[in-house]
Amino acid sequence: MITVLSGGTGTPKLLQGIKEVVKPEDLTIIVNTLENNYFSGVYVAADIDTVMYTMADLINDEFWYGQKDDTFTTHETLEKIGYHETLKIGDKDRAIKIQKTELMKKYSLQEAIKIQKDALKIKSTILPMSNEQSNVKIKTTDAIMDFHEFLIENQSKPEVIDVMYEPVTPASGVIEAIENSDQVIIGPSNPITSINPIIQMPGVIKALKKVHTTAVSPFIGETVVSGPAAKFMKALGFPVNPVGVAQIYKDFLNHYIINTSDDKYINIIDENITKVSLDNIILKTIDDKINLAHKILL
Ligand SMILES: C[C@H](OP(=O)(O)OP(=O)(O)OC[C@H]1O[C@@H](n2cnc3c(=O)[nH]c(N)nc32)[C@H](O)[C@@H]1O)C(=O)O
Ligand SMILES: O=c1nc2n(C[C@H](O)[C@H](O)[C@H](O)CO)c3cc(O)ccc3cc-2c(=O)[nH]1
Ligand SMILES: [Mg+2]
Repeated sequence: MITVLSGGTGTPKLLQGIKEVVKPEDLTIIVNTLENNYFSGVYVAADIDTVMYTMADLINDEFWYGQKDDTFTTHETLEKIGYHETLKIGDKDRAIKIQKTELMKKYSLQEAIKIQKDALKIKSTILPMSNEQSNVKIKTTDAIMDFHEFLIENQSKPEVIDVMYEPVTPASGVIEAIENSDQVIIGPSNPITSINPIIQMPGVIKALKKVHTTAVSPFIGETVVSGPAAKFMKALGFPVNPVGVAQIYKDFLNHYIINTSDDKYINIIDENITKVSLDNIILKTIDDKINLAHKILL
């Protein structure tokens, strides 16, 4: 069993390679839920839906959210009648979200996800990190705002002082999935708001220490390929580069993969991490993704 820890965007790119190398039924993906909330009357589990669509080959891989070839008739109509949607939700995507909203009136988040991923004929296991509601709050110089307000309305521009969220407990099966894995892969998602909240849940580090773990850096040098991770790392006092990411994972990480161009960091990465390797971690083509998957998998 291979277990992958995922947020949005970065890890799903790697998942497109991993799913070509690992039998789908031998794959478990544990997904961040701290962006989950109701938007326009539907429950949006953004990172979950991105992973589901990626595993079902439905993902819009220009934006890494929503379904490819979707239409936006409802979104445009809402705008016309004076209802502005923060999250631009496509019509096919909205159908999945409406169904999830209804399912969650009867089932837990993880049960609702299982019903939906089975219907999408996804053989891999997809687990939310937790069934409990909690959201990342971004403290900027003059406000405390939701993640989406920071990311979309403010285009990640404000200076970040702190990143906070109410701790949550693991969904059932999360700890066992990690403990029973031959390998746990930490994808190149945002270390602060996507991966660390999974790791910090009770029992997760203890479980990670029992298995072989591999992580891929989301940084190339001092910049991230996308998103506000660098600002968050700086706000929390971590070095804003691959070395800072290693500091977050150092209690359990066995193998760390950084970009070929980042060889200068090799000797300053925490010595607890037994193996640091250089590779192409810029995941543009499916070959990039499959090649990296082969390098990661034992
Ligand atoms: C908005 C989102 O950013 P954020 O929510 O901060 O982070 P995610 O966990 O959703 O993932 C973005 C994360 O992934 C890294 N990334 C993206 N593409 C690549 C890649 O080709 N290689 C690689 N090593 N890392 C990648 C990126 O640096 C971010 O930190 C968002 O960015 O959409
Ligand atoms: O930055 C955006 N992110 C959008 N997201 C993605 C999400 O809010 C985050 O940007 C990603 O999860 C990255 O963390 C959506 C996710 C969905 O599941 C459905 C619709 C959207 C729409 C947007 C959007 O309009 N802009
Ligand atoms: Mg994200």
